[in-house]
Amino acid sequence: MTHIPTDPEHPATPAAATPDEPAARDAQAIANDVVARVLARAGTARSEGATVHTAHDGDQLDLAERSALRRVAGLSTELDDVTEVEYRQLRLEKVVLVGLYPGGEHAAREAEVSLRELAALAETAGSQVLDGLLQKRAKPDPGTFLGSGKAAELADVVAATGADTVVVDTELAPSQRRGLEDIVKVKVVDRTALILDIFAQHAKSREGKAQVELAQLEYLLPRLRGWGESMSRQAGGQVGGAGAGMGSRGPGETKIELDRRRIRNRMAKLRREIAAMAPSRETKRLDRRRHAIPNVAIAGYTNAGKSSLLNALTDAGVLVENALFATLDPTVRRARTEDGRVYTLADTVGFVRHLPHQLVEAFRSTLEEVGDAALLLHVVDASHPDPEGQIDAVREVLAEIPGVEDVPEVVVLNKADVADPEVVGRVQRRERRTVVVSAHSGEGVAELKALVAAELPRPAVEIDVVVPYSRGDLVHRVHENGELATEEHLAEGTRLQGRVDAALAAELSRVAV
Ligand SMILES: Nc1nc2c(ncn2[C@@H]2O[C@H](COP(=O)(O)OP(=O)(O)OP(=O)(O)O)[C@@H](O)[C@H]2O)c(=O)[nH]1
Ligand SMILES: [Mg+2]
Repeated sequence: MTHIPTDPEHPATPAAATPDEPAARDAQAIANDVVARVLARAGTARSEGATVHTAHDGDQLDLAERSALRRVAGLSTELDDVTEVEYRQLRLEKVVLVGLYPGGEHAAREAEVSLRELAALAETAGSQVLDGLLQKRAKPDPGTFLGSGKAAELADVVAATGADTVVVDTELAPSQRRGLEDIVKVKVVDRTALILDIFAQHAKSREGKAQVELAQLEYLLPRLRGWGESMSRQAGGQVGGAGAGMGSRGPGETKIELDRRRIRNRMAKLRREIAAMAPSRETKRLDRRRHAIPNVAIAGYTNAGKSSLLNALTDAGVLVENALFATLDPTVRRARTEDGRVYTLADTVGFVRHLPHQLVEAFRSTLEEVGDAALLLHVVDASHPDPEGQIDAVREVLAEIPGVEDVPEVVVLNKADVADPEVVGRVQRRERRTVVVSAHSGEGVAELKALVAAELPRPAVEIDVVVPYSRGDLVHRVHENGELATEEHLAEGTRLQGRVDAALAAELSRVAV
């Protein structure tokens, strides 16, 4: 096994806390804890250090709110639905990470990058990462994920460090999770559960919350079933048999059935709610389209600097945080090109390798907005060790969204202030269209603005009209939505030269003097 110290300032400290506490936890009690081990919080900083705010980041009103939210999060258990309560009760304090790699230097490096990302995810969820272990193994063990010898080694590390949770860098089968828990004697969670938990912590809008809960329940459902099956086996195969009679259904079984039904009902309700919320977004979108306001979508890997860039482009004051998935609710801001054309810029949820498919499904309606953007700014953290891997992971998700293939894409290489120029060059050679920027220093932002302006569709109709002074409203609309070349005040009205969309052109020609 390779030990990866995940935090240079606090290397793993063996025998730090109460080594006998985890061992004392009854394995069966852990296994009985049916509802998924989806975690919670209590924190250390991301690996590259604290969040840095610059003048470009604006007011950051959300930031205080986010911190305030964290502090009281542990109290939010006043929910009717049992599954919700259990999601929130799970606490992750001290974690050990494990991953596998099939061998080969390249795979080892990839696994290490992935494990470091898992550490950042765990810290974003509020836990303290004590240690990270990578095992070279061709295939995960079907019963315990790690091989038995290595699993025993992991159990020693867990006991020595006083960890209360193991996070596995993959999606585990329910039986693997139980198998590993039996050996390490502490809670085991997988990458998917961890990401779902961060989304649950960060969702703010009603729609975002509903989407995340739907994804959590979808994740939970088959895991309940897995447990239910083993309960059935324990009952000696009598369960469900016609002649089995009363009393043959164990209490566990009944509870599972009940939980499952409740979860299904809840999921149906959430789906209806999400569907009912979509129209308001749809209305806004149609509204923009009617006014011919083109939208520029900002997408990219989590922590790439999408929100920072939105702020740099518009002074929007959107939440920027050195945390993964800081932004979950899409933010739309109005912006203007140098020549005065209005457009909107939409910040989106970040992507990550192995983004749980439940989340892609649940967020589909939100992601679909990228599909009818006039331009896609694909933001990349050029200072990351593997920007190409991140680009590919983002494209994998984007490919599932209808219409995206027709949206022109520009790869925005951000964090140029701290990036290795060689890596920047490498990505520039790989990608068709790139622009190098730093949301922090402001480098390249002007160039990016010019590129957006050039790329946006220009209004269709050229005009040269004199609008009577009584129709100031139309002049205003040309200012707002058109591209105005010259404006001149004549005796009979305002002379406007420039371009507007067809609808406005028709109205103007009706009143022109
Ligand atoms: N050095 C440097 N850091 C940057 C730059 N742009 C953003 N950052 C930092 O990167 C971190 C993430 O920035 P965000 O703008 O929150 O990233 P995001 O892509 O919106 O992230 P999510 O919403 O979590 O997906 C923050 O700590 C920023 O301060 C940059 O140009 N240079
Ligand atoms: Mg963001």
